[in-house]
Amino acid sequence: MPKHFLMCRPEYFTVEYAINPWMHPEAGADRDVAVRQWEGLKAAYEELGHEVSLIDPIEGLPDMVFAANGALVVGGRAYGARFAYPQRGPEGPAYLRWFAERGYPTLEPAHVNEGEGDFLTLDDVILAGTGFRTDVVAHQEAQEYLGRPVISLTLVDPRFYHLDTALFPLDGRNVAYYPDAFSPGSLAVLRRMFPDAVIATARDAEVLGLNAVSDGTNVVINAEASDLQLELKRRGYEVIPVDLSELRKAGGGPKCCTLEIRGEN
Ligand SMILES: NC(=[NH2+])NCCC[C@H](N)C(=O)O
Repeated sequence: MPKHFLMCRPEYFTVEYAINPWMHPEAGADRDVAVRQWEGLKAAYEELGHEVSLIDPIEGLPDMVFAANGALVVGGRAYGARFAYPQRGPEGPAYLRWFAERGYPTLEPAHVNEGEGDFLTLDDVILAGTGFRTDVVAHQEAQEYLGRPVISLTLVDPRFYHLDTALFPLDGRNVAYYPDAFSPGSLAVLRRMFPDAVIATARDAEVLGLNAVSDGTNVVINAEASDLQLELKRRGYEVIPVDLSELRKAGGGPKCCTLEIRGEN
C-alpha cells in the first residue's frame, strides 16, 4: 500500500541552538550536504511508490525539516503540534495551516505535543511518548480528537527525547524498539503488547537507527544502524539504507523528516 508523506526541504537548516543532546551549535552543520541527503530520502520514498507532498520551508525555522513534529494525521484529521521550545513554536501553526488549506479538519492543541515525533500510529492503537517534549495530557487530547486508543510510554534517556528516536512501527501490529530508552513500567507495557518485537542494540540507537520508516515491506533506515539492518533482513524486510548524517547533527533521522498523512478509514 503506497503511503502519503509530507516533507520540508531543509533550505534554512542550521544548528544554531541546542534543544537536545545531539545539537552542538559551535560545530554547525553543512546545509548543502543536508539538502542533498534529504533529496536522497525523498527519492527513496518515491522509488518505493510512495507519494511525497511538500510544505514550504520558513526562514528562521532551522528545524522545520523535521516534518514529523508538525502534526499527527489519522483518519483524515490533523491534530496540531504545540512545541515545547519557543525556537520551534511557529512551526505548529504553519503545519496546521497546510492541512486546513487543503480541507482537512484540524484541531489546534491546548497541550504541548510534538506531533508524530511522539505519536506513532498502529492499526488499533497510537503509541505516545512523554518525558521530554509531549505532555501526557496531550495523549488524552489526541485520543478524544482522533477516536483511537492512545497508550502512554515514558522516555527516560535525553538522547531519545522523542518516541520516534526509540521505537518504530514495522507494520500495523509490531514494532522495533530500544529498551533502555523507556521507564521500567513502559518497557513492561511494550513487552506485553509486542512479544515478537525487534529489539535494537545500543549501537543501533546511538546512530538513530530507530528513527526509521517502514511500509510493512520496506524499511528506510539510517545507513549506520548495521545490527538492526541485519535483524530486519533476517525477518524478511527489504532494507533501504539512507545517509542522513548531517541532519543527525540536529538530532533527526529519516522518520523525523517524514510526516505520514493518513486518510479516512
Ligand atoms: N521527530 C523527531 N524526532 N524530530 C527531530 C527533531 C530535532 C529537533 N532539533 C528538535 O530537537 O526538536
